[in-house]
Amino acid sequence: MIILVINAGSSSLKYQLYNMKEESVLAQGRVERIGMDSSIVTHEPEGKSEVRLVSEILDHNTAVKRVIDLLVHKEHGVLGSINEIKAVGHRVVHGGEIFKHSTLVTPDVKLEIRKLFDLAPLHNPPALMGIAAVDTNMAEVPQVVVFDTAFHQSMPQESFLYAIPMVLYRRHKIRRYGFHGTSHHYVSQQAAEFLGKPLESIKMVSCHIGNGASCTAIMDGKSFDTSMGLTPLEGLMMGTRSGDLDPAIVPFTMNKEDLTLSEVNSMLNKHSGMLAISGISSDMREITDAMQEGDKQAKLAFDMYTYRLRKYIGAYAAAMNGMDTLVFTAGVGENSVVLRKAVCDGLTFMGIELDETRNAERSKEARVISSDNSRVTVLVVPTNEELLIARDTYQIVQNRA
Ligand SMILES: Nc1ncnc2c1ncn2[C@@H]1O[C@H](COP(=O)(O)OP(=O)(O)O)[C@@H](O)[C@H]1O
Ligand SMILES: CC(=O)OP(=O)(O)O
Ligand SMILES: [Mg+2]
Repeated sequence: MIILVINAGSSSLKYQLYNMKEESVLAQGRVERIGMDSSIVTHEPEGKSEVRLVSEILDHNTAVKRVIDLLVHKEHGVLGSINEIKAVGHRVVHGGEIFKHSTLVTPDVKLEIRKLFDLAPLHNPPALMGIAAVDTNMAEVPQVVVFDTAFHQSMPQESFLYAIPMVLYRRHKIRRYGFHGTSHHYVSQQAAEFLGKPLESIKMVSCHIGNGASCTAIMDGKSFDTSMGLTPLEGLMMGTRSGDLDPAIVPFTMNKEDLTLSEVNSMLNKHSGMLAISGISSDMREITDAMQEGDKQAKLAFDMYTYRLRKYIGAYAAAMNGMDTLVFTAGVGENSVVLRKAVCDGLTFMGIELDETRNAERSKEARVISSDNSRVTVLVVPTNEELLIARDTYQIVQNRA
């Protein structure tokens, strides 16, 4: 069965086309700068050369149409006909309390995703647009939605409730949801398999560190606590997001700087984090390069970023009354040797001992980077949210048949 996976962001759309027989990727790519002057489409068909196109793509509907055209393109395509695609799986960031598992798209499901727009204004609207675009362009194909929040629905109340009036939870469902669940779920399974132990027997902290970043405490094979909250703003310091701060800063700053709600929201989501402190970039590569050239603000940004990570790992070790496995994943977690070293070197008190040679190795495979004596096994596990989305889609569509 051939499955198309779509991950729609606010101004981008990433895709992967899978042949589920051997879980191989037939093509992958991304459309960037949707709705802006010149959108960029990068398409990588398996066994053929990469294509890069610049054109005007005003919305996600056109983006999906463009992807379909490329997949069946005479020269750059990998399919004879669009009818070969038997299902489409989508990443949806917010599933609220209603979606505890991946599910088939129905009119009711679309309505529920729309109701959650308030809670994920940057993420859920483009996801629904992606679904609508598939409805328009491939009307008969079943679609499945896979939620970032689903894996974290196992959290107990003491982890997910905020200490604010309960009426706000009852009325508006204000609580911690957590995100990157598909990734935390995938890497925890991969880690357990790699270690040859049942996941249920491992106390793990998984650190998904990309543009967005979150830590999850995994115990009994389930998410026990996670650093993102009602929205993907809470927790770790990120590329452009502040992460944790005193909530009083919001009204105080609005008052002092005469900011509107949307301005303060934009400040915390888009103009904070590494970008704000370094004054250079939100990209870890640029920060570490600048730091190595002696830039003091870049060093401060890096130190704040890694300090917050160590605090969360320590807190989750306490929350679980111990831990035996630490996992790094996503763009920064998989690639930044210096970041992993800075985090692990500050956690020797709990028996973490990094092996510097292992840490410096480059590989696309799951691997151990701690020493043989380390009390906590430290792993780098490449994430693959798209594969998990494809697997869920495959299973749900097959069970339906
Ligand atoms: N070699 C590298 N060293 C350090 N950081 C890297 C490297 N490669 C990628 N990154 C970081 O990974 C981030 C992107 O992570 P990714 O998981 O792809 O993010 P997202 O899925 O949220 O867009 C980039 O912003 C960059 O900071
Ligand atoms: C939920 C979230 O923060 O996602 P991303 O890291 O892709 O921005
Ligand atoms: Mg990501």
